Amino acid sequence: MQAGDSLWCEKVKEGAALMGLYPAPEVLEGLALHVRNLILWNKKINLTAITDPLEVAEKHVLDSLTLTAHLPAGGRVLDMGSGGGFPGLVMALMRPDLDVLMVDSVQKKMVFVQDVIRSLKLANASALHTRVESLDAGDFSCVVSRAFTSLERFVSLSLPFLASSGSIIAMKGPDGRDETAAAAPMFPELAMECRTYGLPFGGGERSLVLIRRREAMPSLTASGKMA
Ligand SMILES: C[S@@+](CC[C@H](N)C(=O)[O-])C[C@H]1O[C@@H](n2cnc3c(N)ncnc32)[C@H](O)[C@@H]1O
Repeated sequence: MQAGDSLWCEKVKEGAALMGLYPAPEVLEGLALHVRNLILWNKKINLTAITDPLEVAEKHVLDSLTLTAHLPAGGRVLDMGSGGGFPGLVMALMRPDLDVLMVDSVQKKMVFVQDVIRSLKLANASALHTRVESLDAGDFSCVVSRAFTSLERFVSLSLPFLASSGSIIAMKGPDGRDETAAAAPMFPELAMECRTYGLPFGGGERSLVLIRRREAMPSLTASGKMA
């Protein structure tokens, strides 16, 4: 821990509790190191437009934490266009049961993420510099992205990586519902559901688009919503 980290961790802890999440102290310390280094490296390379640590806490870290409840229990997760490690690094810290691969086409961003992984000795995270289009197809339980590309393009890019019972999750801004309505007819074999939410300290509205193959959906609830 460094000076200022404990105040920052308290803020993240408070925001997470408002979301019904309770990160362990070592997870909070890992998140603090990630963000401290993000702001430091951002002076040399473009990793984030948001540079105030408390704003980063809400708009990057707590936003990434909204994924927690929707991730599979164990398995491999692919984060496409991970940039400075959002949501991939946050997922890897919060969910040690998952093996997270982060991919980005900008080398210096992946060098940064690799440096954080090394500093935190995170055994369940890796970062690869490549275009998603050049990545060999694989079997992932979940493919996620945040602010990566259009929903239609993201889903098309994700399908070769998706295990048959796996899920795709797109983290979007407030316009997620419109994007979902536009993309859904292109993929009749997929069930898509958009859930909107507010950031815990009033920092804006966001949405998650949850996607599964219809044939792999025994978990639909009576209301037709995904579990
Ligand atoms: C707006 S940034 C979002 C970064 C991060 N997910 C976040 O939420 O902070 C989009 C990222 O996608 C990466 N990207 C764009 N096209 C890509 C591609 N074809 N393959 C891999 N990464 C790509 C960019 O380099 C950039 O870092």
